Amino acid sequence: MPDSATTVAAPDAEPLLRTRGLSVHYGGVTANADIDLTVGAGEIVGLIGPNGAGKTTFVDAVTGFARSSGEVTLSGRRIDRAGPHRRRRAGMARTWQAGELFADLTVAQNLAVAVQRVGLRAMVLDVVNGSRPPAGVVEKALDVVGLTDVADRRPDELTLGQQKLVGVARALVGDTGLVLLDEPAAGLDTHESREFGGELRRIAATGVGILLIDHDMSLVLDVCDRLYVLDFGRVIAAGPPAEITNDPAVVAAYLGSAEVQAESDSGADDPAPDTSAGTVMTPVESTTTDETTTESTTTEETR
Ligand SMILES: Nc1ncnc2c1ncn2[C@@H]1O[C@H](COP(=O)(O)OP(=O)(O)OP(=O)(O)O)[C@@H](O)[C@H]1O
Repeated sequence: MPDSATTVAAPDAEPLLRTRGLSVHYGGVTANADIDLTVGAGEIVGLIGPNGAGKTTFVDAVTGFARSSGEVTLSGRRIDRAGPHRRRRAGMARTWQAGELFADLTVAQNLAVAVQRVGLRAMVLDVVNGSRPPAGVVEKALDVVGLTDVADRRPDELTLGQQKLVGVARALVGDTGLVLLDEPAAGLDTHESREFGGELRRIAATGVGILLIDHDMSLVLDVCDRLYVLDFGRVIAAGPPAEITNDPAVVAAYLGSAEVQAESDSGADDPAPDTSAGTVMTPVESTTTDETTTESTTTEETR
């Protein structure tokens, strides 16, 4: 990952991530339709939308786990024909919705496992060097998320917020410039979620670009520089949080539009709503077509 905030891209530089016309079809379902999206270095960009809107599919497509059409560039380089491992090596990493940690491993070991390479060359190197990640990469990722002090603890000795940060640190290990976080704060209460948001801002300040998917609107509206809103696989709005929460198309996409509005107003004179469990949109289901779920049969492997 970049060393300092000085690496943050100039406003008109090529963004870290750019998609153009990104589309994903699952049988009769258009899960992503012509998505144009950018994430700059040092920027936190939110991707929100009702359940089934296509958010996870977008992350799958960008990281190479779902077959897609359209363009994906990382710092201006086309990577849309590359498989997941090559994209990971190019500097992008993701977290998964159910990103459980290994309970029997320490925090540092949980990160070390994430850097293990795959393939024949890696096996040979493992035999020669032992199965160790390159020196310093685990320590650096722990430092970025502020978990150096708990490197030797096991996950059940950590708070839930710290456990979530270990998941993020796992994605940051190595030369990661872009992380795509799929509901990284699920299960956190309001206080924990706010602290987690502060850590995300600190990570972005090191120059890492973050794409954040989360249903916790307090978190998303607090930490994101810009938002994209998906509905039925399409971008229906994009812009800074204050604009998005007042966008009629966005409000219409959510049954919980009152909550969105309450959040956008809470910085004003009105008392903040009760967010004891975090403000969570209560969304309309986007899915109206083919409900067939298939296992991930779409992995491109072009390593
Ligand atoms: N592997 C798959 N096979 C078939 N259809 C799929 C597959 N994965 C997702 N879909 C469909 O694609 C659409 C988008 O799903 P996706 O999981 O990307 O939405 P989401 O916005 O991430 O939802 P949530 O907020 O509930 O996680 C849905 O209609 C879903 O049923």
